Amino acid sequence: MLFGRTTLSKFVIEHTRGQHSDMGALLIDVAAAVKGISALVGKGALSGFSGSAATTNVQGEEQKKIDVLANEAILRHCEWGGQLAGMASEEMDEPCPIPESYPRGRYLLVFDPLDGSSNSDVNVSVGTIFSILQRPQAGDATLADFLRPGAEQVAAGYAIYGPATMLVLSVRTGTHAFTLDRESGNFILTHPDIRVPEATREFAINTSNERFWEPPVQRYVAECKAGKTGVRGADFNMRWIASMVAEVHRILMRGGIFMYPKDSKDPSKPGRLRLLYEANPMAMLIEQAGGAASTGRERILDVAPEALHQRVPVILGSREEVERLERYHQEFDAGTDRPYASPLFAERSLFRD
Ligand SMILES: O=P(O)(O)OC[C@H]1O[C@](O)(COP(=O)(O)O)[C@@H](O)[C@@H]1O
Ligand SMILES: [Mg+2]
Ligand SMILES: [Mg+2]
Repeated sequence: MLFGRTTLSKFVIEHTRGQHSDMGALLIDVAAAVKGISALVGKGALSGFSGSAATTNVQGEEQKKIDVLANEAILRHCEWGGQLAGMASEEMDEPCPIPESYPRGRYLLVFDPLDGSSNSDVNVSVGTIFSILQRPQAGDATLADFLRPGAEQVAAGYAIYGPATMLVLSVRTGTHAFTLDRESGNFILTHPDIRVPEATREFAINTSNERFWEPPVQRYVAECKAGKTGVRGADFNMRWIASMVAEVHRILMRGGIFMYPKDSKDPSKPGRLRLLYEANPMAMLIEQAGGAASTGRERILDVAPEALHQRVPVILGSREEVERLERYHQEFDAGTDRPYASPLFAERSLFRD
């Protein structure tokens, strides 16, 4: 029985009263766009939109047809309501102004329309990530308005298109998750006040990049893999879905740590993930749920952006593990770290008595 349960609309109107009352309507428009994307993604191969769009985005990445359609869905659902000063997205080189004929507001919407889109053709979970910033007054946003640290976000969220479609949201009053009831078309509050467990024995990282990582990350992962035989004295499990939304969702539901750290694969890129529309909103959701989010050397939400599509190292999830990784970075930078020794060659090992 769904009557009497809290819908997303009711929740956002109640939680944005006062200073941010006009943001509630914007979030309802974002949710409407998400429902459209969910329907499209849910059709799978039947949509006729699988495969490449034969174009690349500003970052030189191949765009999928579904990336372009998801981008359009968000622009068209959100541009007319009068709450926005501008929008920016992974799929657009420059910020997108609000069309002349529509009223302006003071909010800025920044988004990754389809995260993990390489998974869309193989029917694995993908998502949409968004962040809301504000300028002092209504008007047309400039690029500088978008380049604000994540600590200034007034709202952040993502939608995950998995077996169920869920929308996970923070308006700075905790992190809350809503599940789409496909019959009624409503997002229903199913996971209020999510808390990320402080400790975990599960990590997520793309280990094919291991040789490019910095020593603190190599040390951390080696210690996890050594399990009971190593300094951690406990076995760890590993996951990699190649969809940040799905990894963060698992961490919000049951704990864990997700890493896309700094690597030397392409020296022009300090990390894989984008600060404004991937790292910042996820960092806010994780912090609002009691977890931590760091570059390894500083809190993600304190990073001062210099460019719209700037990349950043990301380490987020259960607090104890994120803090351990920050400690390993500090020790490495200070030259006081203890290089990792493989248990295979330790004093008592497979190769020594
Ligand atoms: O190719 P890799 O190393 O597995 O990268 C996966 C990462 O790239 C991303 O897919 C990037 O997102 P986009 O699909 O929006 O470009 C993240 O979701 C994920 O964490
Ligand atoms: Mg992405
Ligand atoms: Mg994307």
